[in-house]
Amino acid sequence: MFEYKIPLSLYIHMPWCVQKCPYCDFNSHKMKKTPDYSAYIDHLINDLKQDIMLCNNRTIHSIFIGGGTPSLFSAELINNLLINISKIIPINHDAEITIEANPNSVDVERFKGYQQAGVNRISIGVQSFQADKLIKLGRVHNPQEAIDAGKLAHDLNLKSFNLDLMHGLPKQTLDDALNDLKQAIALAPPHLSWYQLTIEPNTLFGSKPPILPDDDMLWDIYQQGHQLLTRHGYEQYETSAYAKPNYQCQHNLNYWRFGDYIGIGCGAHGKLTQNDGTIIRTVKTKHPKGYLEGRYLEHSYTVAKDELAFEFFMNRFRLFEPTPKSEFEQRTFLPLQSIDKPISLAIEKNYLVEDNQSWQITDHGKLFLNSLLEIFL
Ligand SMILES: C[S@@+](CC[C@H](N)C(=O)[O-])C[C@H]1O[C@@H](n2cnc3c(N)ncnc32)[C@H](O)[C@@H]1O
Ligand SMILES: C[S@@+](CC[C@H](N)C(=O)[O-])C[C@H]1O[C@@H](n2cnc3c(N)ncnc32)[C@H](O)[C@@H]1O
Ligand code: SF4
Repeated sequence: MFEYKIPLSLYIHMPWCVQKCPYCDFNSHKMKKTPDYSAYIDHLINDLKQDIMLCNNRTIHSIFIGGGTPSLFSAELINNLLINISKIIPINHDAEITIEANPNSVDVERFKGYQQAGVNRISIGVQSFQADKLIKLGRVHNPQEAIDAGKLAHDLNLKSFNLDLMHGLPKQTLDDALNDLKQAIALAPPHLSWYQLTIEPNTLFGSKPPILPDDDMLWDIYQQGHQLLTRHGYEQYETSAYAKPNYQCQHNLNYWRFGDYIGIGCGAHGKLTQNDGTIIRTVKTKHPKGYLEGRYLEHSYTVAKDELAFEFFMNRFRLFEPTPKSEFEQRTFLPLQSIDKPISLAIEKNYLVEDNQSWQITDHGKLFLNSLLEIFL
């Protein structure tokens, strides 16, 4: 039988939030009344059943329950969800299973319940530990709730936990940003996501942009924040992702290494390689209304062969680790010779260096990432 070497992950999207944050461009919807969470779980399972024929008897290597605010779902429902998934497709015994949680929707019992259901990694959306910043960001939690949620995640002794923090916030000084990081480090998360706030067009901040720190300040925050994290043993493995050694998020790594993933739930994306090497991408219905009427798949398409190298490197070069050449052949089904020319050009321009086994993006290549990627188009 054809043996897959490409790991398969599962992404599950939970589309509701208590309130829509003014900077957020994710597919999240403010709840008007309490949604029928249980019906949504049933739909997720039906959605998965429809995707399964694209998965060719494979097993699940990681699960990410993201949102929106997945922690609005009770532990019982998450337990039902994971049990029903495992009846459809086997979940590897050592699979990383993450759930995203907002600090205001967590309590000890709920966290323990998630853990009992099989969740072994919790990602908490802290954003900042300063009250004025949280208000400006439209968050529904306060600093103490963020600290309490971090402590709770720590004390559960999960496989790992993550805190999401943002920097470059309105009126943020260098000290504000570093104090946020110091507070996060004090909670000892094995993984820290540290995002620079971006103003997205289709958001409240997009139509009424707040005044952000100037470029010099943003650079100082990034430089000094990066040094602080590094001094405390966090390694940067992607622009916004830091982890203690061996605690990188397996789910994110699989995306960026051009692995496969099933995407179920509102607006979820999937990428599924077939036996003959074709890559099918799936996009699910974005709005809960249509999704809850049973229309899951919005569209799917096959990635054109001449776009595969570009897509591979676009994901791969987000990571700071070297790219094994064997992975290119294995994940695109293309021979190495097919990219001889663009690779030579990228090396000539000092965007890349190579040895027999791998390619490594240079600092110059990181600065000119778009120009580097264009070579593969
Ligand atoms: C899907 S959201 C997180 C989950 C959860 N709903 C929460 O907000 O706590 C993932 C993370 O992306 C980051 N994020 C969202 N919008 C952003 C933006 N415009 N700029 C930078 N980071 C952003 C936030 O740190 C957020 O926690
Ligand atoms: C940005 S990461 C969140 C990082 C987080 N702070 C952590 O380490 O836990 C969320 C993961 O969910 C995936 N994801 C988010 N939205 C998705 C969607 N609509 N369809 C498929 N995957 C999605 C991302 O690609 C990524 O692997
Ligand atoms: S809680 Fe998270 S997903 Fe929901 S609107 Fe805010 S940032 Fe977006």
